Amino acid sequence: MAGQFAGYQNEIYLQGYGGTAPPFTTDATRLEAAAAELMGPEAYSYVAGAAGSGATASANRAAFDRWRLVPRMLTDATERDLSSTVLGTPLPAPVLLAPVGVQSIVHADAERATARAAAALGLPVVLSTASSTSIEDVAEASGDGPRWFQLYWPNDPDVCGSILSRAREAGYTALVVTLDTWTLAWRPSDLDSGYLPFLQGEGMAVPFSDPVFRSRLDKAPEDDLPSAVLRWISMITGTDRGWDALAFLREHWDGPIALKGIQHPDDARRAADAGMDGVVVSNHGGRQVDGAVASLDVLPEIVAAVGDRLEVLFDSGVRTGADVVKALALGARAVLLGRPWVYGLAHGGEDGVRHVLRSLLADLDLTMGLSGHRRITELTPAVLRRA
Ligand SMILES: Cc1cc2nc3c(=O)[nH]c(=O)nc-3n(C[C@H](O)[C@H](O)[C@H](O)COP(=O)(O)O)c2cc1C
Ligand SMILES: O=C(O)C(=O)c1ccccc1
Repeated sequence: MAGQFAGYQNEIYLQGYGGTAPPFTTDATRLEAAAAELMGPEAYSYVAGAAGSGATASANRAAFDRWRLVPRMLTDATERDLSSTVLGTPLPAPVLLAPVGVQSIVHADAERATARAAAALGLPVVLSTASSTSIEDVAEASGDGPRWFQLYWPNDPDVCGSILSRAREAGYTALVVTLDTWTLAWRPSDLDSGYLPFLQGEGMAVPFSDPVFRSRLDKAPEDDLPSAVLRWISMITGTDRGWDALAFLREHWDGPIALKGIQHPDDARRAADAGMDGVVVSNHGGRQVDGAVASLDVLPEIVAAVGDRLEVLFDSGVRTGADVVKALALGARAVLLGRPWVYGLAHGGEDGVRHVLRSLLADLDLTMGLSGHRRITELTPAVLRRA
């Protein structure tokens, strides 16, 4: 296990001896800056964009800075094992690729490239309902790799049931139900670029390939795109369902279910009461409620409320190995990574995503070892101090 992920550091150094620099920067901040140069303004503002003033997106980062690791010496951390099981999926490290819609905006290979890169490392993708590639095509690209499915919950039960059964059939093992995006927030950068990819029919591969959704249309999407798009948007927007509606998902999904977008301990308790297997503590990377609390700041109280009843996953603002260690030490079972690998996709398709994931895993592996930890289970609040 020694150097399982840290080996990427040696690989890069050795290439350096040979006079070759790494294919792309290994630093998340520089990666974003380079992506801004590389991607068109619409694509960049879609990925980097946040709600309102961006206060919550910044707060997500600032929250990590308020915690520091306290390294321990002579602990024999040469051999490390970062493996763990998350919602029934055995993983080499507790890191997943967060659901990200409409990846065709970023790179022509889109979700297929992402699925191949993730599978090569054994990390799960969480396929978005707003994917630009169908459920089945991503499954094929993912091969033997672990895969989960993210649901934007259609209010038509038969359409919902059809999408869920296709996902199960195609080998997606866990369901992530996103609750915080029942309508898109006020996102000035997207509005200013005037780019609404969904209205142009991108990100519609899941509904448009669904026979039950198609049966709801007067004309096929190929013949009347605007009506098909509006029909779909009307199905997945709105929030007139209550907690009791989760029973439908429980009945129609034969596997673990996690609710994504949880920020309050009472909502986490309700998720547990409704028989859910997990929650993803997330504010959607600051893309929904501007002024909302930093996701990391609510993690400890949610772990305290329900950590013994369901698995608490975390996202929003994770950029480095130390960030992963901090979230795990505060009780997260795993973290989901959003924007960084999307910038990798922009840089180099499958290779770019793989590079970003290998960099993060190597950084995580080295940070664990150098702070004296061999296993994920050793990470508890005791390894941190308030800055
Ligand atoms: C470009 C983009 C598209 C996203 N699309 C989805 C989506 O389709 N479904 C979803 O549940 N979350 C979506 N998210 C939110 C991510 O799953 C995740 O919560 C967020 O990116 C985590 O924050 P981070 O980017 O700071 O790591 C998207 C995020 C980005 C940046
Ligand atoms: O942009 C997002 O954050 C998001 O969740 C989304 C929703 C619908 C289509 C594409 C992305």
